[in-house]
Amino acid sequence: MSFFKKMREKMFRSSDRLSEDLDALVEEGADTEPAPRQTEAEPAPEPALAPQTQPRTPAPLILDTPVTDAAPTPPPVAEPAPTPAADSDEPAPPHPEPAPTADPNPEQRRPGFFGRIFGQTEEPRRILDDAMLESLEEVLIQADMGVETALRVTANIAEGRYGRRVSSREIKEALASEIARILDPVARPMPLYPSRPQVVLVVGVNGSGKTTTIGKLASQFRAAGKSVVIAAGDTFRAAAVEQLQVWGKRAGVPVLTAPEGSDPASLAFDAMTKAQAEGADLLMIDTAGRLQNRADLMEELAKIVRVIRKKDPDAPHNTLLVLDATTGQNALNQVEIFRKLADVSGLVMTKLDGTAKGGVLVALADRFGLPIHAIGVGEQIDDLAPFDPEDFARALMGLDD
Ligand SMILES: Nc1nc2c(ncn2[C@@H]2O[C@H](COP(=O)(O)OP(=O)(O)OP(=O)(O)O)[C@@H](O)[C@H]2O)c(=O)[nH]1
Repeated sequence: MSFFKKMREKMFRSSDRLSEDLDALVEEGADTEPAPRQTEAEPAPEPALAPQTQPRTPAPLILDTPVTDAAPTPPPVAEPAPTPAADSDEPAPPHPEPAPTADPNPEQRRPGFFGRIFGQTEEPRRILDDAMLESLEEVLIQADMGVETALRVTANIAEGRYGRRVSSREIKEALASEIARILDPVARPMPLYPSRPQVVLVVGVNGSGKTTTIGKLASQFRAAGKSVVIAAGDTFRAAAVEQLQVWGKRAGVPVLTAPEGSDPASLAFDAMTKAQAEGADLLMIDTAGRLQNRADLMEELAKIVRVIRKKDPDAPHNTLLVLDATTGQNALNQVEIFRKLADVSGLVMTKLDGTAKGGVLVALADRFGLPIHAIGVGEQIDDLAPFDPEDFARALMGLDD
């Protein structure tokens, strides 16, 4: 199974809900009349799916300096189709699928997949009218895409399709490409700079996944040959420090700590001194996420920034905001708040595995346009993936191929 197939499965165990809602929406309003042949009215037949059916090479999470946009990915290598062993005991399938050949008459490509299975002549289709658009908006809002974004997305897919009879598959394809279009400009790997150390300040509310993300990133940087130092800047919570030490060990990266309750800025300064002395490539600084007292937190973050700037006026080079996807629309408020507390340069969205709230990422991209560097898809060290807009959009729509 390809890496992306696995990731899609992990990413949206429950995105089936959105997919099922879209199927139901079309089926509910489907006309029962046999379909008249739609030549001009119908949108182009199924878009070519070939690129998605191929295993795709993930975009790199880590870029080498100098920073470049979208590093080229090598062409995908198709997995060879399994061939039955000559001496296999398996009985031959009763109707072996003939090898695919060029369709001589695409106009008569009916019945479709569902038709073949259920003996129908056509998959359900529904006229894309105001009622359907309204239902579509509701489905997207339920998937946490936010009202504004849901309205814009539905308006855009209505263009050129309004009044036509559409299938669920066509709607999903149209939504996926519209969503990918919104996400494309924000899908950016974390930039690497020549500064040594490159200072990465990691902010976010408690429990959003900061510690886990730092551990996963440190492991990926190490695997890319970078030397990394971590500073456990949430000095007020012993458990947070211990957790970071566990992740440091897993990633094979030293974790600098300070006595409980001591000044995080002083730890950051010491960590900066050590990282500079050792010639480390990266210094990742964990921070507290107590939003209960915003003024304190703002002062704490500002002080960390002030002291590390004494060592390097350009630091921090990245300020990553870690967001928990399961909080849905709350993530939007968190971006608003943390943008006031710190100069957020990019986002990492965690816990996208097994949540039906992945749509919030589309709302985030649409509203803030902040780069999304990576997504967390599990609790293991390797469960941090580059953010691929097309894969994400298709997974969100339950399109697996
Ligand atoms: N399923 C899943 N769980 C995650 C992911 N990222 C983090 N978690 C879990 O979320 C919980 C909180 O993660 P932490 O990394 O401790 O969060 P934090 O922001 O550092 O929280 P504090 O230590 O309380 O400040 C842990 O149980 C993690 O295992 C993810 O991508 N998927």
